[in-house]
Amino acid sequence: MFSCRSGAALPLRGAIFALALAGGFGAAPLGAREMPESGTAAAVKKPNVVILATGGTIAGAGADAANSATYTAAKVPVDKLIAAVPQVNTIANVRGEQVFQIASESFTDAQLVQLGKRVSQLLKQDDVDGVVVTHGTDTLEETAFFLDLVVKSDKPIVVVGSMRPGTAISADGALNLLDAVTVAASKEAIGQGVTVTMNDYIQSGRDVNKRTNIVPSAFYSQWGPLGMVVEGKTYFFRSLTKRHNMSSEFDIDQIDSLPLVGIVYGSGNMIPGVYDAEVQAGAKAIVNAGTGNGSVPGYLVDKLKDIRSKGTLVIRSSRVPDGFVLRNAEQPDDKYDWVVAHDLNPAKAKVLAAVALTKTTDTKELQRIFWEY
Ligand SMILES: NC(=O)CC[C@H](N)C(=O)O
Repeated sequence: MFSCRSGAALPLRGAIFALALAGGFGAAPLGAREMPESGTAAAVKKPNVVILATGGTIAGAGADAANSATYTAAKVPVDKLIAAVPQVNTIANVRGEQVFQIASESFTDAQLVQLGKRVSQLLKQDDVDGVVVTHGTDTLEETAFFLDLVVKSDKPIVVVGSMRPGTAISADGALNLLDAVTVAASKEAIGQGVTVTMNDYIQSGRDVNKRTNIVPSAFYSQWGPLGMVVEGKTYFFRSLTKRHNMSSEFDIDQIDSLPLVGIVYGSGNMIPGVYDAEVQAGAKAIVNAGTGNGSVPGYLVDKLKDIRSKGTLVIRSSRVPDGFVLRNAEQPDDKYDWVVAHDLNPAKAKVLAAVALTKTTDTKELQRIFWEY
């Protein structure tokens, strides 16, 4: 019943693109911010925003307007996405670049690094005031956190996706994209870290995660959204206190690849050999997505101690969506030289571990990094 295929898997006729634009993005009346009417140069100067498109459902197309879940992701090119939301032009001077055209589950570390470098390069330019990344929603939370950690800029970076393709009734991509450009063009977003605009909310890219797979209200942060976009205006109510962007010790300009980090999902009756397979495949760290408080079953403790003693890092996270894992709760992390992921979910812990491992393998340092970011 639920099938969303990548662009490569199912080519669609050109007519579908037209449907995507006519029936999806272009159709809804959108509240764009009114520009000042004064003729002074200062009053009409709009910020310059670059949209980097990577694919996902926001660039998806289905065969019928009733298809909200069965459609093909990553089909509509960036220029058509922009043309379908002309309201963005009242907010900013907008141009697009097609970086990838893929479903986000197909992102690898190579794509993360390439995207990070492009965002960094653009934001160093005086003629770029903000960047929007259009992205599939499956791994949007990883990319947003990665950019938050490694791009050394205070300028707004907004990652945006949609839950319905532009061809669907009540498609959400147009408003999400308009909101993304609004945030990327806003002074209020400067220094706030990477943000995600979905379903009217401005979420922190560090905190946000996808909680349901089928409705527009899919994105959630356990610490709450940072704000909202309403009718083309940004309203921030909170700030991210964790280190990010300019206060980060990581810099994409110094990163060309990421070390391999694996995740093992906790459950009853686990298979110990899975950890060996990850190590043999080259994992430098394993995020243990444990049950409850990041628990490790008694029959696996020796396995994880053994892995650690041979050099692979063990990071305790939890499969429970909210809350956080404390050191030495459930397991003696000090004694075993394990690290805890604090409030980061396993996917985000994997991103931070990979970035941190580009600088250090010292577990005290890694734990500091997990407290601070
Ligand atoms: N809503 C979506 O964007 C999901 C489509 C696809 N799985 C992706 O992540 O790109």
